[in-house]
Amino acid sequence: MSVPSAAVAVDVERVGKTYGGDQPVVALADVDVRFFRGTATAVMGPSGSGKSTLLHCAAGLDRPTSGRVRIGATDLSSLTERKLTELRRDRIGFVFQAFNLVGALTVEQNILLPARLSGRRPDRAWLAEVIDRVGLGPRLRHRPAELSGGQQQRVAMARALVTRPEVIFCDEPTGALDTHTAAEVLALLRSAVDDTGQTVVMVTHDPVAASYADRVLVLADGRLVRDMPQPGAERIAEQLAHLGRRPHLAHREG
Ligand SMILES: Nc1ncnc2c1ncn2[C@@H]1O[C@H](COP(=O)(O)OP(=O)(O)OP(=O)(O)O)[C@@H](O)[C@H]1O
Repeated sequence: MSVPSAAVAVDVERVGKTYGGDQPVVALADVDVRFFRGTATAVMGPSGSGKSTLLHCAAGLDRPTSGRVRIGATDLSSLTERKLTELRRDRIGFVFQAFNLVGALTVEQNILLPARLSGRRPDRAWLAEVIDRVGLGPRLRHRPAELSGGQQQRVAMARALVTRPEVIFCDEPTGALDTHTAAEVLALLRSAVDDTGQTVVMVTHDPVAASYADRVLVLADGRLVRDMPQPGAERIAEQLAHLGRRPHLAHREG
């Protein structure tokens, strides 16, 4: 099916990643996938199936061994390390399981860090909206250690949103949170997609978290084995359980 290129936020084209050493490990084998603008995609699969490797290659945190990744019209393989760092800072947002906030900075300083590093003046109206949306107004002068896990993840969300990145990559964003707090963070991600047209790519082990996405991809042994539009948590869990029992056959639903 041909898709207008403007609709594609991230194009992962036949990407392979082999980690070297005495016993090379093929972490990704010819993965072909396009992440569309204004949608949320969950990436799932058993431990060691290549989820984080795919996320890292797609986000320009790691370089593929073969194939090509494009963010918008930019081919990442053509960029020097410096340009790649700038691209990550200016065009991509990250939310990790461990929050990755700077302990010595206040909530507000953490949120503004990417804008500060890129030397851009933050859009104050947008900043106020983001802070309001994540509900951290009364905590702006606190340090991360004074916040709960859910609040820290909301700071990370605000930091990812404030530069209006083309894509927000999340690696187990709810992995360290209880069910209720996880639901709040997932609702925020969902509203970033629905209300501001952000593109979200989220690695998760949790079928409930994945059910917030518009589409669920499943990896096994470094290959894409399922591509499911809005499958719902039960169906996701069922498909994951299935993978343990059957040979992995590429399977696309539509
Ligand atoms: N730096 C590395 N050097 C060697 N092998 C690696 C390296 N990073 C990952 N691997 C291997 O690549 C494969 C895919 O790893 P990856 O972390 O992408 O899997 P994952 O699906 O994210 O796993 P998990 O759910 O456990 O986090 C695994 O076999 C892993 O051991």
